Amino acid sequence: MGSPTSENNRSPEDVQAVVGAEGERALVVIPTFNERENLPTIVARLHAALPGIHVLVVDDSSPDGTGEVADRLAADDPADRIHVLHRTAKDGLGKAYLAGFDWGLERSYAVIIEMDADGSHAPEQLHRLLDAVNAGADLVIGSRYVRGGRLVNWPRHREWLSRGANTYARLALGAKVHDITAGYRAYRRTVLEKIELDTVESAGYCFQIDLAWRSVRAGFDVREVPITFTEREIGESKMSGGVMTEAFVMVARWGAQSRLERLGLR
Ligand SMILES: Nc1nc2c(ncn2[C@@H]2O[C@H](COP(=O)(O)OP(=O)(O)O[C@H]3O[C@H](CO)[C@@H](O)[C@H](O)[C@@H]3O)[C@@H](O)[C@H]2O)c(=O)[nH]1
Repeated sequence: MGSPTSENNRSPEDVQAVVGAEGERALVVIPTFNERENLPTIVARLHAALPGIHVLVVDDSSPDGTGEVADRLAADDPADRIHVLHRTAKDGLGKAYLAGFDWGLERSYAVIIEMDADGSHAPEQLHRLLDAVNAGADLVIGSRYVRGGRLVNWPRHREWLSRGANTYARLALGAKVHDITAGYRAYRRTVLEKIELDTVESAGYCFQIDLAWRSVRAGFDVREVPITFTEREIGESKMSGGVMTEAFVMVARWGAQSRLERLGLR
């Protein structure tokens, strides 16, 4: 996948480890909507795995009080590693991430990570993603669908939907990513600076496809590492029909645009 274009070639210094062994210089953005019971556990697991990592919770005024839980976690952390962004209303996963990325880019983080709050993404496997970044990757996707990747307790209909969405995206876009909808990722800040986040329109889970596709097209080194995705035990998925329709329509549009470009018609 993505051998870097000359424009994205890095100098030898840049290829050195960008994240410290305990997660220093990396920020994990965790979007939350009604994750009150899950949040303390995921943050504790993260800091047990990588004590130097910073966390930004992006909460969309969750009715269950997740925002207040996040504020308490931040206030109780003597090392000041936990931060909270409060947004006024539920506005979709993509918009929450965009707000979190802006926050992280304004600060000195070298790598910005996406992770769900519900325990689907194991913090204990985050080092796999960070190792790949330190080895030179620009975007690392924690993948369920490469050799070694696993699904645990995910309902069969979700697995089919996810596999179907990935097949559809691969065919429509021609991108050689096996798990382009995955939500466990690590971006070098240079990727997020370059892929024109101000033009992103996708609001729901198709945001994941959008950003991976932009990264591939920009010539970045996109890699997948295997992860185990475990179905949440507490709370509910926010997947909806609207989220699926958005993904279907937008992927078709990007695929058509890309074909026109290849034919020189755009
Ligand atoms: N702030 C905010 N957070 C949100 C919103 N919608 C969802 N979230 C948060 O985003 C995370 C993922 O949402 P889930 O609803 O738990 O996702 P899922 O159905 O398990 O979907 C998983 O699979 C998708 C398809 O592969 C992935 O695209 C997605 O990232 C995730 O890994 C959770 O932390 C959830 O609270 C929103 O509108 N606003």
